[in-house]
Amino acid sequence: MKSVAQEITKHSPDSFIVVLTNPVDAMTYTIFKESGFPKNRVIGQSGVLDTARFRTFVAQELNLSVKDITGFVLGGHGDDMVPLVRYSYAGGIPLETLIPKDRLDAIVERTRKGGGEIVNLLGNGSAYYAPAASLVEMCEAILKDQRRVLPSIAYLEGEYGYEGIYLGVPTILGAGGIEKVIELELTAEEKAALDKSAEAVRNVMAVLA
Ligand SMILES: O=C(O)C[C@H](O)C(=O)O
Repeated sequence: MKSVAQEITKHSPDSFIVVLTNPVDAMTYTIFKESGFPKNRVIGQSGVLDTARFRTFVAQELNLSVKDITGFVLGGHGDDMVPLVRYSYAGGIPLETLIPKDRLDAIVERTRKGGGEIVNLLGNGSAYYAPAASLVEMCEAILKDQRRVLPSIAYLEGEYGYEGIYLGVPTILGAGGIEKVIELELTAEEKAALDKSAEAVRNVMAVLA
């Protein structure tokens, strides 16, 4: 990753980098450090993919079009990621009023393990179609200045109470890359889950350092 960052800096100093390599949160941090690029131009992809999986499982549960399901998955790309059920809707109707808690808990758990489920089904290798489609969605938002509200792995400097870490959070993606990190109000339980996820990311960052 170090040499990749160095080559990008040398040949495309004005580019945006969207990282899609596991462990993706820590890898995005590595690219940020090695490239010397500003934080708005170094972005990681995981939340769009994890949210797409969450939305798919909800759509299957309710037998509705996935187009009408919205949600956010925050935190690191791993088993501790935080699908924010409280901010998730089907056609504007809160999911918590449509799906019993035990079924929602099962969907959250399946989302967290979604990457592993695909890897097991494939037998070897890694998911490729959905991660690539997620990457395209993010790049399109930047290249076409769409100002989309999408979850990105963003560098945090105080947002959500974290400092010096790349973590999945809701962002506005436009011509400036990450133009804003959107801070949602979290319950104590949601914040505790995000803290656990951030801790897991910091542990991986420490291994890569
Ligand atoms: O490659 C993997 O381990 C899975 C990947 O992170 C995914 O979520 O599809």
